[in-house]
Amino acid sequence: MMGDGSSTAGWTATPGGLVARFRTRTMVRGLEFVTRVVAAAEAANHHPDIDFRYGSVVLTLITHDAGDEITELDHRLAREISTIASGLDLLS
Ligand SMILES: C[C@H](O)[C@H](O)[C@H]1CNC2=NC(N)=NC(=O)C2=N1
Repeated sequence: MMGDGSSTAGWTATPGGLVARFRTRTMVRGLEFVTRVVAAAEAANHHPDIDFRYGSVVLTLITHDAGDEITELDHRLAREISTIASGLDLLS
């Protein structure tokens, strides 16, 4: 848990980036989640790879400008996305 109460719980560092899977149960809830994630990505000018499926959304965060390495930009957006997910009662 971070000092501001945020967390990157549910995220896993892999060679491909920070990865998290969110169970959305329906595609409509998944679309709502993805819509809010894209808004946060646009505001941060930092964008996840999104695997959008019927019952889940898998997000991958890596910084291309840093040679496809995980940077603070990824951790920061991961925290924002986790906050969005908890606001929608999504389980990761
Ligand atoms: C030009 C634009 O600011 C850059 O391409 C931004 C856009 N979004 C990005 N998203 C991610 N994940 N990594 C980047 O390096 C990146 N760079």
